[in-house]
Amino acid sequence: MTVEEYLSEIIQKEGIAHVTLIDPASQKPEEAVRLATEAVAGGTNAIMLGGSTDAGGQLLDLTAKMIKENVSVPIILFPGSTSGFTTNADCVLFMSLLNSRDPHYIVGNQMLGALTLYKTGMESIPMAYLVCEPGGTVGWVGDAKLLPRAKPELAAAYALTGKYYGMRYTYLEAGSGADSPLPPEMIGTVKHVLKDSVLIVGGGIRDGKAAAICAKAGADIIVTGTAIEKADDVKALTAEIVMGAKMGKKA
Ligand SMILES: CC(C)=CCC/C(C)=C/CC/C(C)=C/CC/C(C)=C/COP(=O)(O)OP(=O)(O)O
Ligand SMILES: O=P(O)(O)OC[C@@H](O)CO
Ligand SMILES: [Mg+2]
Repeated sequence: MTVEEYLSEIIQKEGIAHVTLIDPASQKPEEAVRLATEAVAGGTNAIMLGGSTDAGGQLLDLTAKMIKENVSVPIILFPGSTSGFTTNADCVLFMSLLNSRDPHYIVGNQMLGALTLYKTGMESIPMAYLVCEPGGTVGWVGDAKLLPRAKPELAAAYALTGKYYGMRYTYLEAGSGADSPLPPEMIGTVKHVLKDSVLIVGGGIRDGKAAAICAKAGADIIVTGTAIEKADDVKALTAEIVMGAKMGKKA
């Protein structure tokens, strides 16, 4: 089964999937393994690996390898450039930051990595990456023309652009560590036009309540990074967020 099929099955059965984002640059591989193991025990469905800036050296390779040896859920790469590639993963989000002002983030980095990806034969999922206010580090690094929170129709227009290009996933991003998650109106407007295409929502989701609001508004996959990296009890917080997301879908 591909990772895409695996996630689709969870979305179909449970209403929503949860993915934990770990930045390989932020901690030692052993600590990343601890976070991943506890998040999986709390019910997360996959581990996403990436960051806006390079991990440097062998950190990404080693972190991915060690997580793979210790957890059973898929490892999905979330690359900020071609240096976000490693063969020790199951799948890569082949993403284009559609609302960037810099062609490197729309198509340039992708071109540089395409032949490498081809040679590995790794699964890839074409994804529209839409960075909204406030955008955080990725908004700055990716030179995004930040999508205004108060103008959901602009985000919907970009999401449709991605869908018409053939992208099967859309990632609505508020930026890592955002003060608050994206507004439900924005998530709802985007999901309305995407229909069956998969909508990922991330940035600033810190508890079960926030996850429930995003889920109810239309998210198919919820991503949490910062809150889990900082949690005293990673398993308990993950379980709360996963439960909140599922309850939000049922509400
Ligand atoms: C090579 C391919 C397929 C794509 C790379 C080119 C693109 C489109 C990059 C998008 C822009 C970018 C810099 C994305 C980084 C995404 C990311 C992993 C963000 C979140 O990482 P965190 O560690 O949560 O937060 P920081 O931004 O603080 O690192
Ligand atoms: O770190 P947080 O705020 O959970 O954001 C996760 C993800 O959307 C960042 O790319
Ligand atoms: Mg980071």
